[in-house]
Amino acid sequence: MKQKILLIEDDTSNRLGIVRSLSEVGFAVSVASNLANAEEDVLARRFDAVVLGVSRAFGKASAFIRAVRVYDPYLPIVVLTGSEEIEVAVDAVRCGADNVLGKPVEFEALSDTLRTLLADEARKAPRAAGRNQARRIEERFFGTGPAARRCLELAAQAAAGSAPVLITGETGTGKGLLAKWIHQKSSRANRPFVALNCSGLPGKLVRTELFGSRSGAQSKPGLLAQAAGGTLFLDEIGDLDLAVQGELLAALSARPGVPFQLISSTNRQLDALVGAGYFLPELLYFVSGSVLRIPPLRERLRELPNIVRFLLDELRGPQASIGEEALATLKGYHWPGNLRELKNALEQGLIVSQGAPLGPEHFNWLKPALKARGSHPLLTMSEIKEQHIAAVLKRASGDVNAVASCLGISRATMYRKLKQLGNRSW
Ligand SMILES: Nc1ncnc2c1ncn2[C@@H]1O[C@H](COP(=O)(O)OP(=O)(O)OP(=O)(O)O)[C@@H](O)[C@H]1O
Repeated sequence: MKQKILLIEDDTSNRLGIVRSLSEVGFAVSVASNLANAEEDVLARRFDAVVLGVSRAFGKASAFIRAVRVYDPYLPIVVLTGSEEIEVAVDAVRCGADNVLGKPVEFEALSDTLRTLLADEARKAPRAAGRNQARRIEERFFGTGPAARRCLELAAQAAAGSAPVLITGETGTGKGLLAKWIHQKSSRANRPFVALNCSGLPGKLVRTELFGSRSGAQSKPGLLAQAAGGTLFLDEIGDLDLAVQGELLAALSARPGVPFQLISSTNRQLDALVGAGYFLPELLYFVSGSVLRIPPLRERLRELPNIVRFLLDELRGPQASIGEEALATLKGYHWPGNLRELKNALEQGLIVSQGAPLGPEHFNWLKPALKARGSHPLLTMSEIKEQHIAAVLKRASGDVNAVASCLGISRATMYRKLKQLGNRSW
């Protein structure tokens, strides 16, 4: 199979020359019209190497190389520079470029450089493994869109340090997977990753899980002790019983440094819970060393095709394919269950299609939801809450006290909600 090269070059004559010469020596060359498009393609791992033409203004190109390196440390990147200034070449290498060649480019030198980089075993093996393991770990979470990439950058920074991390996002967006990713990227990777789902368990049990028990001869170390040197992941921390929150806070602040990285996740608005008195403000402050928000799938529809291809690859390997029409169908849906729901939908589609490429007909069962969306838009929980508060406000002619007591929330929370809703006339 031909090796795939992505060329990003503004200068038309250079571009044509490079495409022709590389194609003649057996490479499959694609041209990207701009860096933003190129980034999405590169992050989706569609190419074996990148050739990037840069001018004096190296800023955007350096951001591009840095972003790619977070995902794919071993992708061969060759920079072509027209600048005489040595700083451009030094900067390019510092950002992570493998080679820098001068313009006008000598085609033979370029193809030799690419061949050498592509044959380099030290990068070939991790890239091949990357398609399986590292890829599963690294790429899966974030897709290729700007918000998702920002989230990954912050996650990489969090992994490099030890400050507490709070991951927010709707159900099924991949918060748990991101927490594992941070652990695996960190220097704590070979130490324990200890997770506790705080929802569903009664306070007493959560307490025993966290702090252990010492009843008679049977003593069991708690998760705080088990996580030493590694990561403690508290899933759905917003559901933690108030009394246990206090004990956790006391345990965490008892010593100068916490001996593990604390990662918490929530699909709830913790500041609203604080306002309503259900969450300790000091604990919120403690757990939010850095806050990573994973956007819901409906905010990432542009990158949905990349996510779908990735999930299909994960589910069935590269032979699973999907047509444009089916992708359009999937883009039309609201995905309240996010990636979890999308993955389930694809799994179901694959069963129905029995090996044929996925078409819109394999997602027929999504249609009622799509139709429903046409007549009555499917709303998010916060949109429903917003509409409900607005309706009650209207009925109570704007009497905030009456509305707060009707909704069963405090006046402070009510005022904060009003602020969030903005200055609308009710
Ligand atoms: N980026 C991803 N790549 C592949 N699969 C994903 C991704 N994100 C989520 N999933 C799928 O969705 C499932 C849910 O992910 P995860 O449990 O991490 O989400 P969550 O946000 O923690 O959900 P919840 O809030 O319901 O606990 C995973 O088991 C996986 O199947």
